[in-house]
Amino acid sequence: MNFKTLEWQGGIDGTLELLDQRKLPAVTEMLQIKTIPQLYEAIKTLAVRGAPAIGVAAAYGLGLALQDTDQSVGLRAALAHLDSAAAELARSRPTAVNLTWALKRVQKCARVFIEDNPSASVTDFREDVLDQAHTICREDQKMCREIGLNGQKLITPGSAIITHCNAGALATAGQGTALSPLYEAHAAGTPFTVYVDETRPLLQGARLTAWELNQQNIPVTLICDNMAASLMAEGKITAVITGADRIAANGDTANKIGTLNLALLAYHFGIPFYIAAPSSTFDIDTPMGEKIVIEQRDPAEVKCILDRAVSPATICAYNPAFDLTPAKYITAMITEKGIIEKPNKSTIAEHLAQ
Ligand SMILES: CSC[C@@H](O)[C@@H](O)C(=O)COP(=O)(O)O
Repeated sequence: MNFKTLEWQGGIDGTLELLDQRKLPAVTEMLQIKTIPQLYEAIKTLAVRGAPAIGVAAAYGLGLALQDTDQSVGLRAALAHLDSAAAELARSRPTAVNLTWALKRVQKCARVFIEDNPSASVTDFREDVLDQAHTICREDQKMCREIGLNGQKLITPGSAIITHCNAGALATAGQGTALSPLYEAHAAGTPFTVYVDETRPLLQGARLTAWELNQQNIPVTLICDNMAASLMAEGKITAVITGADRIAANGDTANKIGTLNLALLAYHFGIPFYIAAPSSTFDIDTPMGEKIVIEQRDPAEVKCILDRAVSPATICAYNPAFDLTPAKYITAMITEKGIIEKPNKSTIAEHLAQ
């Protein structure tokens, strides 16, 4: 990739750098994040977004949380500080499970460190927390690559793919989930076409996926969200691939609002519909999709396009950020471990246990 979505700069007193996705594609600018309130705001306002990316950013956030800890407070007080930062970050966005998954993982490792090293210094503790964040970041990069290698076989010469929102490098620490098979197919010289939904209200498809693929010299055709049915009816689409924010134990999947439209259309036209996601996006503690909390965002986002009002100021608008696609409409899931055909409770449990 010729850009960085997020990167830790320096050692334990370092800074989290985030590519400010609110400004793309017009401006490419890195945000310097030093505090938990800054990171909370960056996640909430989608400066950093996409399920795996917000998980990695939150893990680094716990490294930041300890920077203003008085080094003489002791390990238990430092842990309490870390826990309160984790609770604050977890409140930033509710749907993507990777956020709480990453926070809980760092919190668990922090407890193990203190148990194993009761007389360690706070500086040692901070080193360990930062190491955990680096590990989560590296693992995400690896999982993205493996998703690409596993999914690449689904992109045959002449494939025409629709993708929704942005599940690429901008949404992860690596080369993305839904876009990763496309990167691998492109590198292998397989000819294919990509259509990207604009993804209202915040235009992640138009602003981010189109920008990202263009940066990597992959030709992309932008469509409005209401054009997919007509393209499919004309026989122009061979598959749909999207990412996921949370996958319930039975395979029901929460992803960007509009994903369900594509899944139902694909089902109607007999086109395969794939979800690409790392195992960190599976939430086996949530039995089915209807238990997933769907983030409701400010209605003003629907009433404006790029800060310009497109409706009367006084009308109501409805703005759920995600929808739920029932597992029965999902042909297969692509993970770093392989492919789950006909995802359901048992095929998913078996796959994740590998
Ligand atoms: C690899 S990213 C998967 C999902 O997080 C992605 O498809 C998505 O819905 C992102 O929504 P966003 O609101 O932009 O964070």
